[in-house]
Order: sequence, then structure tokens, then C-alpha cells
Amino acid sequence: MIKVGIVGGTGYTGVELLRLLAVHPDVELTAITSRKEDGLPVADMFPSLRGRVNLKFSSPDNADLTQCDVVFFATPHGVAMAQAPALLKAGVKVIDLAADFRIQEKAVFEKWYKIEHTCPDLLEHAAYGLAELNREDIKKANLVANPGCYPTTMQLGYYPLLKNGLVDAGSLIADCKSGVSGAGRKAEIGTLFSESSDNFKAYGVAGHRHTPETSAQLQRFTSDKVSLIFTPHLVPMIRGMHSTLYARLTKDISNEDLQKLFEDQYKDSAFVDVMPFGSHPETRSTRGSNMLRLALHRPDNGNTVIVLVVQDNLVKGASGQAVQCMNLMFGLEETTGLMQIALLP
Ligand SMILES: NC(=O)C1=CN([C@@H]2O[C@H](COP(=O)(O)OP(=O)(O)OC[C@H]3O[C@@H](n4cnc5c(N)ncnc54)[C@H](OP(=O)(O)O)[C@@H]3O)[C@@H](O)[C@H]2O)C=CC1
Ligand SMILES: CC(=O)N[C@@H](CCC(=O)OP(=O)(O)O)C(=O)O
Repeated sequence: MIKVGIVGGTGYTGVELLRLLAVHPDVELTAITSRKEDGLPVADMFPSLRGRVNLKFSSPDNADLTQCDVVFFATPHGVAMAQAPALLKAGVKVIDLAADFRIQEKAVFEKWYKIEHTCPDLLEHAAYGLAELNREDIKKANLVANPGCYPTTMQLGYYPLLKNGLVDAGSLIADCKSGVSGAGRKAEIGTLFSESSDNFKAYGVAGHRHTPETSAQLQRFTSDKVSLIFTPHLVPMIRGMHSTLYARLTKDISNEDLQKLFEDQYKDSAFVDVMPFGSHPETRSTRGSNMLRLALHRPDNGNTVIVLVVQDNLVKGASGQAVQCMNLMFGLEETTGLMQIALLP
């Protein structure tokens, strides 16, 4: 059994890890931390876990995480980098759900996150945790940087187009929407019920930290210069993400061939569903599951291709993706413990 520790067990991605790992056949939950709830039984805070998780929260200072085989950091940016060096030295694998190891260039990370990077020497050793595009690196890694939720949709949607040189890499526009749980469980005015329900707005239009993360990864897929305009929006729902990705085709290709290209690309990826051409994927078809669904469109058969992508921001966009990486790091079947079907309605 893999002994698992979770730092940040009271947040949304933390409790989502607990939901998935409590029924994972190869996992023994070993330590779950919270600074505020030290000593509280986990199931007292989350009754959905009664009878499934018998541990208590412990303070991060007291938890002996070195007894774990792997530690997930479901914490704000900057927390994992403080503890990862010692854990790695003790032979513990680390999966960070925050951005500490996502961006290879220290200066770029510090510019966008406004935090000094305290272990830049580890950046080159971190595998970027998007299994569909980086499976072999993740299998060998001791340190994994789990991607941001929006970047997951943008990369999986744009990858086949860029890799095959079909679109102008300088013409990428991503119009993305997230449910409110994407902002985490901490109290903030913008995520109060009376602020975010029955309301809709864009944010971060002038610049969002997922742009440098996504651009750097997309640039790996093409020698052409990538230019990405990314606009996130907050939608009045709890879970779910919908990304509408636009690009200009530069090659003559039929819709059938375009569709086949995507189907071939993801035929061995259990968590990417390429829907029939012209479909309209719904966020609820992914709710609670690790599945990302996408569909291609081409209005008036013109030279604009649109990729619609949906996922659950807390599963494929965060905790499910992290478990997928853990499976690969420990030589398990990638899908172990992750085959839940989405909740309807
Ligand atoms: N929500 C989402 O959809 C996604 C989130 N992410 C990323 O995952 C990470 C976690 O997000 P989310 O679960 O939403 O966040 P939450 O705000 O819901 O939870 C944060 C957790 O971290 C703990 N924590 C906060 N500060 C510290 C600290 N200094 N040391 C140790 N523990 C700390 C908190 O518990 P306590 O205060 O009790 O210690 C809490 O359990 C973030 O980096 C986020 O950007 C990534 C993809 C999607
Ligand atoms: C709705 C909402 O606020 N979403 C978050 C993104 C959540 C995420 O993916 O987080 P990290 O990349 O920060 O880990 C945001 O835009 O900041």
C-alpha cells in the first residue's frame, strides 16, 4: 500500500483528494494536515467521509510526513517549496497542486506569483503533471507539478493542432469559464453567495498567471512563436470549467481529418473524450469525474477552428489529475481509483 500524506486537507482540493484516495485500492491515508483544525477527526468536518477516513487532522508542524511514500500539497502557492526539499531528501515523493514547480524560469514565477522561489534548483527536476502529454517524465519523477485547471483545458485542446502545424500559433484565443470552487474554500468577498450567484463576470483580463504557464507549455509543442490571449470568467456554479478555444487554420484540412487527428491523438488516453464533430460538451457530463471532454467546430467551414473543452476543475483540473500522476509514479495503472462516472443531474 502507498502511504499518503495530504498537506492542506481542509480545502476543496484537499477534501477532493480524500474522496478519491479513501476508496483507492492501493492507498493507505497516513497523515492529513490542517493548521486550524489540529486534533479534529477529519470526518467531523466532512461527514461524507464518516466510516471511510478515521484519521484526525494534525498540524503541519507535528505531522511526520517522512513516514509517507508520497505527500500531496493541496495548499496555497509557496507552501510546497518550503517543505519539498527535506521530503525529497528523505525519499518521499511530492505532488504539488499549486504552482511552485510549474514554471521553469524562477524570474517568471516570481513576477507572476510575487513570492521568492526558495528552491529553484528543484525546478528542473519537477515533471509537469499533465499525464496525457508527459506520461514518461511523470513515471520517473519524484517531484510533480500538477497543472493549473485552466491550463489543463487549453493544453489538451490546442496540442493536436500545434503539434501538427495546422494553426497559426500566434492566433490563439482562449475564452474560459470556471465554477466558484476554483477560487478555493477560503473566505473572500468575491466568492460569497450573494456576490457570485446570479452574476457573471470576466476577471484577470489584463493578465492572469495561467497565461505564462500555458504559453510556456504550448511553446514546447511548436517551433512557431506562440501568442495566447486567455480570458477567465467566473460562472455561478460550484464545480466545472468550460473553455472555448479559437485558432486560425493555416493548412487545408477536412473536418473529417481534423476529427481523426484528435481521436488518434487521444485514443490511449482514458480521461480525454473526443466527442463527435460539432458536439456541445456540458460541464455536468464531467462533474465528479476525472474525464475531460472536447469537441471540434468549424463555423461555415471557414478557417477558424473552435475546440470546446469541459472538465471538473476539482478533479481533472486538480485532485484527480494529481492521483493520475501518483498512479504513474508508483507503477500503477493510470486509471486506478479514477473511473467514477459524472454525477447527473
Ligand atoms: N480549487 C481549484 O479548482 C484548484 C486549485 N488549485 C490549487 O490547489 C491549491 C489548493 O487549492 P484549494 O484546495 O482550492 O485551496 P483552499 O483555500 O480551499 O485550501 C487551502 C488549504 O491549504 C491549507 N493551508 C493554507 N495555508 C497553509 C500553510 N501556510 N501551510 C499549510 N497549510 C496551509 C488550508 O488549511 P488550514 O488553513 O487549516 O491549514 C487548506 O486546507 C492552490 O494552490 C490552488 O491554486 C489548482 C487547480 C484547481
Ligand atoms: C475561479 C478561480 O478563481 N480560479 C482560480 C484558478 C484555480 C487554479 O487552477 O489554481 P492555481 O493555478 O492557482 O493552482 C484563479 O483564477 O485564480
